[in-house]
Amino acid sequence: MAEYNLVSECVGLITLRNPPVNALSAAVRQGIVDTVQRALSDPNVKSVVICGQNGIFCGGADIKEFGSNMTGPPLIPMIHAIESANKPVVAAIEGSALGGGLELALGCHYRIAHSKARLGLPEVTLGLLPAAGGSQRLPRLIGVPAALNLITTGRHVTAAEALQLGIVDQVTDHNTVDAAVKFALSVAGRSLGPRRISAHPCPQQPDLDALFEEVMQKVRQSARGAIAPIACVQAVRAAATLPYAQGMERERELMATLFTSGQARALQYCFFAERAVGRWRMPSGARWDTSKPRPLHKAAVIGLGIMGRGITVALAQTGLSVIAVETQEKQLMEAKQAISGMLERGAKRRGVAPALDRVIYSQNIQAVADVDLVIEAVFEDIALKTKVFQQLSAVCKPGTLLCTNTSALDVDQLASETPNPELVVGMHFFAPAHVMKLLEVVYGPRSSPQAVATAMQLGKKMGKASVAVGNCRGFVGNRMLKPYIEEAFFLLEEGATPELVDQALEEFGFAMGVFRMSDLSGLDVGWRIRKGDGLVEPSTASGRSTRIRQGRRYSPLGDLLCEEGRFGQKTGRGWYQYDKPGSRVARSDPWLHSFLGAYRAQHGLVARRIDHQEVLERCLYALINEGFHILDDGIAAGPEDIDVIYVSGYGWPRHRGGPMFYANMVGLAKVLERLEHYQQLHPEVPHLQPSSLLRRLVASGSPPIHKWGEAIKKLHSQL
Ligand SMILES: CCC/C=C/C(=O)SCCNC(=O)CCNC(=O)[C@H](O)C(C)(C)COP(=O)([O-])OP(=O)([O-])OC[C@H]1O[C@@H](n2cnc3c(N)ncnc32)[C@H](O)[C@@H]1OP(=O)([O-])[O-]
Repeated sequence: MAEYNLVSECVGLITLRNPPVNALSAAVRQGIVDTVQRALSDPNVKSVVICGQNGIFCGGADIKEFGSNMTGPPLIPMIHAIESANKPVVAAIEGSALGGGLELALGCHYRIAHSKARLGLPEVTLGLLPAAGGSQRLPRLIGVPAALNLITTGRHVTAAEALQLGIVDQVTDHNTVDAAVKFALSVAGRSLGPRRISAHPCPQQPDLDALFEEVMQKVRQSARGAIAPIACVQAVRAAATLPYAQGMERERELMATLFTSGQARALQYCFFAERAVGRWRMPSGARWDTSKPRPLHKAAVIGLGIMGRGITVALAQTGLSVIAVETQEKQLMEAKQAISGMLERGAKRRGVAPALDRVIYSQNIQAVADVDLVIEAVFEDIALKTKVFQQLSAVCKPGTLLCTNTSALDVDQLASETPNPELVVGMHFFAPAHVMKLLEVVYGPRSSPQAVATAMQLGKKMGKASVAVGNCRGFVGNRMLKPYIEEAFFLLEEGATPELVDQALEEFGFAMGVFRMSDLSGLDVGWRIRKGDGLVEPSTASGRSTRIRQGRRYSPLGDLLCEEGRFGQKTGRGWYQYDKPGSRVARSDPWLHSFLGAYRAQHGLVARRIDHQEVLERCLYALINEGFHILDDGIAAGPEDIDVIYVSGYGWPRHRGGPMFYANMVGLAKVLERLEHYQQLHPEVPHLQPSSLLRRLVASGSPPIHKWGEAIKKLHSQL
């Protein structure tokens, strides 16, 4: 797990070998301890170089080991032994040096990095802190403000930035190990005292208290209840104010609290879930590893509204040539300007040239004749989309993949309107499409595995968390959102206010409560869908019967607001009021409170006191319950798929792992009991009726989430 070679006659070269990222497993740590010992005791060895195999230095501690009993030599004494060595030790950093990997490099006396390497202490993103001395050494090396920034955000820096910050001593474009060996030879015999970072004092910082107070305030605000970023600030504060040994003790104490926390488990689950969704599979048996994506060179986007523009930018930024089609001339000109602006701003941020000439604009759908893939992003109207698909089928070369960007329409129905339904998949982007991380790739029963593989690979290239899901109303994300929003409406009828509901959800960790989110996305969107479903009725009626529609409880509150022209932020009024249309700061609206009072009076409803616990249980358990239905229907392949969708696209707090992970943490029996309780109180609300999968899982002993897959399969096979 760590290979030892003598090179250039007097340099001990230690190579970490643990594919794919040379994580510091027990065997690797043992290998390092043994090989360092060997190098130091060999009188022929004048200096030592540590590198990693396959172009990657080290991806940090082995996260898989965290859930089990840790064995093997601990990291901290291993790194101390390197730092206190009497021969220079040089880290040769290629690829990544992350977490424990960078902490190992900080224990070395020198660091040489390849220009393409990335370095960072991302432990905070896993609910931890850099507890192998990283929180104590980095501030000593680069100063408190820069260390706070890196440690509390977990961001990765480029080799160039690492050089500028003083994390590395040299950057090379050539063979890093050769450069490190040469460097190691040049420093052999030099005094190592000044190179031992733990012996440095932390660079002086004026107004240390004010700095920490300011950072702590910012971190608390952005952490949304996550505890690791706060512990990271406390650990760096210890580095700035205490001698090294005491700082290490504080680092250890803080880590002890984090290591066993539910938040760390949730965040580490998210890390693996994001990778697991790439290993997609379809009910037909088609899978990621047996389905080959088609090569893509040229793509097209049809319809350049808000979504089409974002999709065009996302495609161009992956390096594809894009034909952007919009039939209305004025709209096309506006879109061209907007897309160019987005590409220029994106390029500036990333320090590259804007890909303006990758996009060709056209008013004519014939221009897409030779593309490999089309993403249709016209208005959400099945008749219009069908017409576009028929035109595309006539125009495009054989084999072109036809993707529809839709959030609600039936992908199978569209596919059935084309001569080659196997080439059709849904790509549900989220606005703004070039920014939002989530992509639902929607397959129908006839979508070919190759079409799904191609869309999934394209999503990955666009930097998106791409999740393959089956076709159903709302797919996964919006289908689960429906009962969540409906419960929020019912709570208003029963006595809650938008402020109370939103506060409960935001304290839980959501980026935005349900009502602030609805105001942002526009209340008219849901109104249009409900009208289409025949649910909207004249507002004059009153009494219980008007609140039962299509055989189930219905709240017309959202419709009534829309009738008043209150569409949310864009009209300056919605569930809240705003200074002007388009303004973002939501303020409580006395009009809304008297409107709710009048509504309750009209319908004979008596307001009661509703607490945060009830808000969370009703909104979240209704959403989770729908998640179980989705798993039972085979629309999502596993709980990870649902959780990645909710964490990446719906503002679910990452430190709570996603709705299904949360249900697992709360306890399936408890979720079932609370759903049964609320269902008894509200028998006319079908989404509170516990899913049969949830019941079956509880009956089979509530297996842990990583075993649900097996349980679902077994339960299905018993049917
Ligand atoms: C005292 C403790 C203090 C220290 C704490 C730490 O160090 S905490 C750690 C701090 N370090 C981090 O947070 C770094 C986490 N890692 C990364 O950010 C990225 O993996 C990368 C940038 C290293 C490579 O990106 P890329 O796109 O080239 O590749 P990819 O991302 O697709 O991964 C490939 C495979 O490797 C797997 N795997 C990866 N890392 C680890 C690990 N540490 N462990 C175990 N496994 C790991 C990953 O699951 C996947 O497995 P699969 O699905 O194929 O079975």
